Amino acid sequence: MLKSLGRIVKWSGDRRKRLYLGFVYSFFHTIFTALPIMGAAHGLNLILADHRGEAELSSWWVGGMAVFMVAAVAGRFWFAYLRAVAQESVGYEVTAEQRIRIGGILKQVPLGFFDKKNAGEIASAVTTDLSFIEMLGMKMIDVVVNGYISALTLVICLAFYSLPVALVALAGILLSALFLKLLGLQSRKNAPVHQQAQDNMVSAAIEYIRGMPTVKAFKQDGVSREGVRRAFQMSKEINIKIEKNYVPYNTLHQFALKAASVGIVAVSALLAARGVMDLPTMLMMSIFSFVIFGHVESVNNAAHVLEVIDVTLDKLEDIEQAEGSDRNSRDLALSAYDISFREVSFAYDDQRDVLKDISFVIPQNTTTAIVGPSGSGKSTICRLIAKFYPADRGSVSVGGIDVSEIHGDSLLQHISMVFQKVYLFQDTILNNIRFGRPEASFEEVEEAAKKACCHEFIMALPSGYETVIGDGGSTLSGGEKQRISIARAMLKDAPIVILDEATASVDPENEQAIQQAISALVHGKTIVIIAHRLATIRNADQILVLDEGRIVQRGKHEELITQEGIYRRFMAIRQTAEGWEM
Ligand SMILES: Nc1ncnc2c1ncn2[C@@H]1O[C@H](COP(=O)(O)OP(=O)(O)OP(=O)(O)O)[C@@H](O)[C@H]1O
Repeated sequence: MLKSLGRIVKWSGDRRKRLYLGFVYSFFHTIFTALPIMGAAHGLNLILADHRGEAELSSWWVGGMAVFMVAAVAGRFWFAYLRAVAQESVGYEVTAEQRIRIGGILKQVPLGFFDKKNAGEIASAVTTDLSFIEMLGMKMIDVVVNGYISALTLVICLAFYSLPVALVALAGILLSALFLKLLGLQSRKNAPVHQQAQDNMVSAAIEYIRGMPTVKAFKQDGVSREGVRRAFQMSKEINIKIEKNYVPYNTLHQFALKAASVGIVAVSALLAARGVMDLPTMLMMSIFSFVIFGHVESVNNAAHVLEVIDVTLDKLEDIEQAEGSDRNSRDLALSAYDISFREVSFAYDDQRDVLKDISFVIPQNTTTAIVGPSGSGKSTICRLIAKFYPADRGSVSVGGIDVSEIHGDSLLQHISMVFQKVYLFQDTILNNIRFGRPEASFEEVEEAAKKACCHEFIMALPSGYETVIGDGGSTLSGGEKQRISIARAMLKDAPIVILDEATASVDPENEQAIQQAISALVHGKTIVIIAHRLATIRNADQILVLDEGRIVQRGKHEELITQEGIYRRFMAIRQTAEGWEM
């Protein structure tokens, strides 16, 4: 528990001074809680003495006592207020910064990071997990640290009146702390399981929502709902099991404190019966027995929460320590745009190389078509050019500079990418195209849209360029989305264009429009194109034929078509598909 508290304090960074200040306020808050009780006991003592005729109480004394009581109560609230101001907002402030920091880190990490972690894990880290620390981190500091400061301060106050009573109180606190330790050990085992169940639930929910169109198309909602239902059921069962595990330790913790309360009253009564303690002090001790453990009683919940916070902090640290792909890179302005792969090998995981010892050069302002069977590594080559993943061996360079030396943002300024699977943001069409160059004027956006053959269909939409596209761009057809993404790339006007030529989901009319848009986009650029269309392949300056991660043929169409091999077979299939004659 102490370790977890230490981590929360460390997590607070520069704001930890406010936490320490809060501890001081908490100490004074307790003193001011104890003062009215001690004042009342003192007053009662004097009143009794007055009754016995041993002393005489003046009205000045009564007035002074009243002022003292009011001041003590006011002081208590004042220090409670100061503590809350110092400590409580720290969690919100730190999490706000951390969310932004993690956003920046996620932008820097190679895409492989997202392959290794599932979406639910990352989503819950930046949403529910951080919210958990945001809401409960400071509460735990208050409950545990301030709780113990309060209890120990009151024990010291008791010690001024009676050492045996103070020792009983201390024994209660120590015994309850021992049971809390056992509860903490139990929580340490349970917290990762609880966290995993939470991640699984988020992943299952994301998967369910993402897969909804496919589920509906195949009428399989029963099957997909089953996954979510199982994750929810599992989470419920784990939570119930965890709660049951805690019951014995919770009970023992509460028992130790209640027994100590009874012990304080009993020892005080015994001392009073023997004449060692006066009656007002005994009454004061009885009142203390109610308030002394008030704060530490709720620490049992904290033991579990702190273990979950510990696991959550591990997860966040894991993300924060993810190695960015731009570690040794600089902002570099490229002056040439040729691309070269030198003996490049790459694997997504440790299992198998997806690219094997690949070398090629794409001269500036030429078009290179990459062809090959599905899974041969075409998209992977494009991802390595854009530095989405680092090469495992060999080097990838652009303009003669190894991409590992170029900062990702710098490199991508020079590259436009048009993917087969287009992602459009849930925003206006204008902003979706402007994503290519945020500072572009409306006229420039319109011009790019015209060149990309999307102006007409955009104007036919109810709000034109201001039309908000649904989640993931779902209100547009596949071809329209593709053309918007081409307009985006066109607006960016980068010297290198990486293009995944989509044909499958597009009707002939749309395809013609897309081809027209692509021709406008690629004019005078260095083009890498994952090619499917015969016309594109035939017109390419260079064709790379890929098979199982190796370049098996390379050259121009006229040379390759005369050679026996994959290319010829591939072309024959494409010709049949497009209805061409040899
Ligand atoms: N993120 C990933 N994690 C693990 N393996 C991957 C990942 N992406 C691709 N692969 C694997 O790498 C190999 C090459 O994939 P790649 O997408 O480069 O092929 P491709 O030639 O572009 O295929 P297609 O024409 O079907 O798009 C495939 O076996 C694929 O399963």
